[in-house]
Amino acid sequence: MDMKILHIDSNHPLLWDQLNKVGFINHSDFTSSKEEIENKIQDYQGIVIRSRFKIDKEFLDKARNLQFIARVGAGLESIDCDYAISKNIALIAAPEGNRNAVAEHSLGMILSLFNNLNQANAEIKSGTWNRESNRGHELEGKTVGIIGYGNMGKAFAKKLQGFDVEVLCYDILDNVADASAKQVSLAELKQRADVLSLHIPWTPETDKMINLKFINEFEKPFWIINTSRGKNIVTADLVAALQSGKILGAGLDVLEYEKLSFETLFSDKHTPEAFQYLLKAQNVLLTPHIAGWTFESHERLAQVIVDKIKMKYHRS
Ligand SMILES: O=C(O)[C@H](O)COP(=O)(O)O
Repeated sequence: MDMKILHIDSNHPLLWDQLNKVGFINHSDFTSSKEEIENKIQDYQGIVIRSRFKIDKEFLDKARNLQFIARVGAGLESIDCDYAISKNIALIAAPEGNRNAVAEHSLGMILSLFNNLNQANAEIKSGTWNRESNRGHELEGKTVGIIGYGNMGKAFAKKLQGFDVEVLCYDILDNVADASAKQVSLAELKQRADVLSLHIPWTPETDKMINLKFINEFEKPFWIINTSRGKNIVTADLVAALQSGKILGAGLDVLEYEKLSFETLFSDKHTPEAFQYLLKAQNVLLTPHIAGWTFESHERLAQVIVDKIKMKYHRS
């Protein structure tokens, strides 16, 4: 039977081209509303998405012939995964495609925070030559704690080899460690880490996981890097910890407020107080959810999805 795939977000062209070559019929619709797509999804066996809208129960009920959802990325929070699985719809994701980008971005954030690169650069460009207040820290000898030791966490730990750091990882699964990190309990990680990097998905279990109580359970003041999901951290609590000195610096690629529109987030009236603090703090580095967003990952994500679909349907 001919299989029809609907692409609702734009991706690297190789995805479309290679699926075409092995006989899938590809259609794209990047502009119709969710409702309009719901009305035609019954015609498709596959859907390729990034994160344009939520694939919820209502959508899945209409997708009578859907066999797979391919998410060109790592996070699956925009899909009702349990419901999809209950309907025998396969979930295909591509964390292998952007894990290296996320790992390099996380490392870049640590090095930038430790060496005040951001602040020193901004100062010099505004005419200030300031050495003493930009004295940095060294990564060597520090202990880096990674929470979430899947694709992203492992890729990040691998990058840390060569920096003479101890790498600890915590994961809800047992025995996930590899040669790059030692798996420990959460209590041990909190006792020993100088740097915390989050590589967990956003789930009901991880939502607001990093709150003031959690932060204060760390033995030492520490730096935090978040390239996972903004809602894993209670931003107001992070700010309180930055103000108290318990958190020494933060590199945040993701924000709790990402679903707010840009206009709302930056309007004087609506900017959350905690976000205003982050915008001004010298020891906070912010990037707009670009950790996995490189030219290389754009292509690799597409290739991973193609390979997984081809393998599932034995096409070559
Ligand atoms: O989950 C991911 O792969 C990244 O966070 C990127 O997500 P995006 O496809 O929503 O940009």
